[in-house]
Amino acid sequence: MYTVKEIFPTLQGEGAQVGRAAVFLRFAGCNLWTGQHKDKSKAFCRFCDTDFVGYDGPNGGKFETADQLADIVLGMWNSLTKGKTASPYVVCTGGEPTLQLDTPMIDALKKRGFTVAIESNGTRPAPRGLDWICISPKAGVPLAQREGNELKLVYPQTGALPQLFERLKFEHFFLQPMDGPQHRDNIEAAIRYCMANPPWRLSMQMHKLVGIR
Ligand SMILES: C[S@@+](CC[C@H](N)C(=O)[O-])C[C@H]1O[C@@H](n2cnc3c(N)ncnc32)[C@H](O)[C@@H]1O
Ligand SMILES: Nc1nc2[nH]cc(C(=O)O)c2c(=O)[nH]1
Ligand code: SF4
Ligand SMILES: [Mg+2]
Repeated sequence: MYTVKEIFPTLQGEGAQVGRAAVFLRFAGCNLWTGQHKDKSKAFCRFCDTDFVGYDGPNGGKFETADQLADIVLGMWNSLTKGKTASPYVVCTGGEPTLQLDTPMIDALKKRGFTVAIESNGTRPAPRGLDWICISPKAGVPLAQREGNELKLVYPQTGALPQLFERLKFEHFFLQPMDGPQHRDNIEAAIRYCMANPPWRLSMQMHKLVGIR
């Protein structure tokens, strides 16, 4: 059984795949925050920009089997691309997708032609079979998944300096300015850091800038 908050078509707004058409599969629940406002100031992760509670979003629900869920994702891709032969792309996110995403689910998506990406906080090992692994470490929380395609650090975070991560086995290193009351200051600090430390690149959340999901 998979509990899914929402499924929606959009463009990847972050990281090295920015601008790419994708179906977003947002799993419910996270291991670093309950998702309840009252708990946010005591959570392990306190800056989350996402509602991942329940299964009441667009196309959300409880899905008994991987095939059922993969069929919904494929249907959404086909209505997005009007059946044109474009390589289907799905981004599994949440909440924390590693709490639910397993190899049978990845296989069901790949059987339907999908390239399968994940957005994870890295506290749990990524399941086998993924095509693109994006890890976004959180300060003070041990990192279990220490390799992948991109490391995308929300910046700044006290206790999570970029230097802590830049030796890990990733192809790309991004700083993503923390959205919230200090957004402008955080953008400027991230720009300064990237200009002085070229392995790091700036990841703006493009979808927010252009007003898409
Ligand atoms: C909502 S999370 C879901 C995936 C996973 N739980 C994680 O944290 O990577 C998706 C991405 O948004 C980032 N993010 C969350 N809140 C943010 C904020 N206020 N500003 C910038 N990025 C944020 C996360 O770090 C992560 O890279
Ligand atoms: N367009 C768009 N791109 C994204 N990249 C990562 C996202 C996420 O919430 O995981 C996200 C999202 O919510 N929307
Ligand atoms: S780990 Fe990800 S989903 Fe969980 S609270 Fe933090 S940003 Fe949100
Ligand atoms: Mg998001």
